[in-house]
Amino acid sequence: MTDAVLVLNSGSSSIKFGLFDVAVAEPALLCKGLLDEHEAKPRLVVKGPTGEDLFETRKETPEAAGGHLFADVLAFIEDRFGGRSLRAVGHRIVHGGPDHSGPVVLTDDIIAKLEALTPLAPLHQPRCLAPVRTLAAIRPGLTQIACFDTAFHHGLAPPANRFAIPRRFQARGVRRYGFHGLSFEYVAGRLAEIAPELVAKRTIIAHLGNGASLCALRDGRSIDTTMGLTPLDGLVMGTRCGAIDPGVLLYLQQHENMPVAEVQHLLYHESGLIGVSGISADMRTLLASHEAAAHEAVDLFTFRAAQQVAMMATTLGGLDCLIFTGGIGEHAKEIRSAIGERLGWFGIRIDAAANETAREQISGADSTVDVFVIPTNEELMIARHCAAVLRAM
Ligand SMILES: Nc1ncnc2c1ncn2[C@@H]1O[C@H](COP(=O)(O)OP(=O)(O)O)[C@@H](O)[C@H]1O
Ligand SMILES: CC(=O)OP(=O)(O)O
Ligand SMILES: [Mg+2]
Repeated sequence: MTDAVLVLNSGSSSIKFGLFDVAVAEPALLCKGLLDEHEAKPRLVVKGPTGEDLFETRKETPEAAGGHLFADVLAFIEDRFGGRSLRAVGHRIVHGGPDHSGPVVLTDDIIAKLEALTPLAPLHQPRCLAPVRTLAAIRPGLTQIACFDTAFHHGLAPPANRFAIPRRFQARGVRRYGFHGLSFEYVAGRLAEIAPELVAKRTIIAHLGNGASLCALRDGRSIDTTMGLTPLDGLVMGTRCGAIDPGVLLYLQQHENMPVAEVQHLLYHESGLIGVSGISADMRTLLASHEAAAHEAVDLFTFRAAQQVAMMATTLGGLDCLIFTGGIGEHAKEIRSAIGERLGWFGIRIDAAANETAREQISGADSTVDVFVIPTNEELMIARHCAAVLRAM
């Protein structure tokens, strides 16, 4: 047996992982799982490529977990796929800053520079980088590769990458970066397989998950996106506010006497769907609720999503193709149809029966825009990048 890469997709609440065989042209999934160090009883769950249970372990307390779950993952891999050498670990790193337009092999110097970007993604960057440090400690010498959410948007040009503040700040890196790039890159690749004639057309991908953003694509490349310097901007999210009048932040500090750390917590953890509903950050819970506040939160979500689709369409000079992805985009038919209805003036028609089953194309024959549901796969995208980096090494 030959080469494998372990992929870690560290999100704000848990770590998803996948082990891929990269000796073949297209990385093949060997096993996948979930590593949750933040539960009361941290757990590791490993499943086969088609979801069958392979392994599960729990620690009694978070203190007992302290990095041991990673050692358990490595031990499981050794045990089960013994002859297959683990060539590298690939990480989803949310912020790559101005320096990275593609994946990079991590060194101490690069890790320190990425840690310094924490203020620009406080919800994600520490969670993405902690496993890098843990793995470096328990398996020194193991190649670790960073794949950035920002890299896909590296080509963003003025005016799309600018803020209207004094230009000296642009030179210091205060500009729009954009995120969810691994997801957008994967979905753009799937579109090229499903409907190659649409790749050259004006396309928007809506990644609607716990975090949410839109990407405007021309010829498969990002030319605009709704997130900016940080993953706070743009759409309403599970716990994040999305685009907001910057005067609100000044007001909170000056008149509510909130220190910066409290404002940061409010915007990243207490806003969005959870803030407006007061009930939940989870779209499933809100859609099932009969409370008026839940309805209002969902209404604001689709209102702002439709507005920003129109904004991205303006960047593109029109719209030919709209793709839904992410946990909400793939699974919440009510959200897709509400956004579609709000964009009815634009000629978008979502077919009710197709929307119900959500198998690829969901627009009606009378729609001026082709609308699709395409499941994302950030782990596979990371595995592909790692395979390319390893081939070049
Ligand atoms: N069947 C469903 N119906 C509605 N929403 C769903 C469904 N399945 C998942 N979701 C929503 O998807 C969101 C999580 O998306 P996901 O892309 O998995 O997030 P992340 O990777 O950012 O943690 C949650 O709001 C969840 O409620
Ligand atoms: C960048 C971002 O918002 O990521 P996630 O959706 O995983 O929170
Ligand atoms: Mg995600």
